[in-house]
Amino acid sequence: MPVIETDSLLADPQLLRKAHQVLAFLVHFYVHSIPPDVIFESMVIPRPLVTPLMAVSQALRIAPVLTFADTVLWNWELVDPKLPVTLENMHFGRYMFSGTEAERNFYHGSARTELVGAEILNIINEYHNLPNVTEISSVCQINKLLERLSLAIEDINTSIQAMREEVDPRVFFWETRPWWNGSASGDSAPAWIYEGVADTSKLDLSGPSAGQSSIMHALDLFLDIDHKLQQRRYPAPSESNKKADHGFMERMRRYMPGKHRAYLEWIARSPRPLRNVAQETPAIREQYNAAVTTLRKLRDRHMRVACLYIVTMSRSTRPPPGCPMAAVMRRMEREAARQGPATGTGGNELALLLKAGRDATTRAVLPTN
Ligand code: HEM
Repeated sequence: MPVIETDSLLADPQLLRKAHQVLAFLVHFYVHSIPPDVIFESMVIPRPLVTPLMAVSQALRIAPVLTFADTVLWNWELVDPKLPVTLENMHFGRYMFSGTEAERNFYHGSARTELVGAEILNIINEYHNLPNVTEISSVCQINKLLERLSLAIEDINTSIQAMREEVDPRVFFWETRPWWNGSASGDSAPAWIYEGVADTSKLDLSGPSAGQSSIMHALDLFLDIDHKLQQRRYPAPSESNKKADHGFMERMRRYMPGKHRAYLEWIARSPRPLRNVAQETPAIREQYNAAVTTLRKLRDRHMRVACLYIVTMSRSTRPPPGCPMAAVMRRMEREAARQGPATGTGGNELALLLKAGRDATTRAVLPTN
């Protein structure tokens, strides 16, 4: 295939996003469709895919690999273009790997969370637009915002729970998830080499994860959840907390579109960090703690779902594949077996990672006396 030029796309963000999505899907199709009897030390991705993908990724300031944005945020179209953007008027899974309902519903359920997120962004903006945070009227308003925040987090919780009904765990684990694997995802999975790129090992190539959802990061930053264990908080991190990958969430931000990352940096630089304000203002501490506790419950629920979909399924047997995908499926099965303990995207030990996130959330709760 020829190496196509991308300069003509640079002025149009919509075309850039489309190009990233198509090229990233093609890279994952390419890698995971290599026949099972061909063993590679490393996986060379050819220039016609790599050169344009690198260029559009640089323009969007996003990782040059399949991301949450490609699979969820940009992976829908309006059923009726004359009607507004609502869940009912959106068709998900424009691009898919397995073409299964499990895959489509995973994208759909994740996008539902992002739509709830719009309310969360409004709340964050309303908070920052308050004229001050100390007057009694502002205290009442902050409490109302925090009440709304708790409700929105509960909606996300309900949405994740609903995925249990919508996404078949076996199909998800065996037929969908392997397509998302990025470079070196698993101890002995081959590292990818991007042809024509000086040092591929410096690129972010771990593949998509809902850990790249900008909404969840916005929530964490607004409530000041300390994933990196930089603050002295109570209860002290457990031994297993200390062993977890504390850089995961920060790394996941590099897989977001640059503009989303910029928004998160803006929240992080807030001149009135909510947790500090709650610390200094007893009248809002209770509502702040309620929002943090709701987020902790969400992480508890998410952990149970992730364990069912990944840990439990990794011990199940794969349903028999139909032709013509049998060879590809055998290869994926072999890779899954090689991966050892259930890992998340990028080779994290799943249970450690998710528990550490849950416990970091618990530690944000402020003492009330
Ligand atoms: C069937 C549904 C789901 C499964 C099986 C699942 C699985 C996982 C797994 C395995 C991880 C570990 C890191 C990785 O491999 O990427 C993870 C992390 C994460 N997921 Fe999910 N997930 C699901 C739904 C969602 C949804 C709907 C959201 C919300 C947008 C979400 C948000 C997150 C976040 C924020 C993390 C980072 C760790 C944390 O914040 O605790 N997940 N998930």
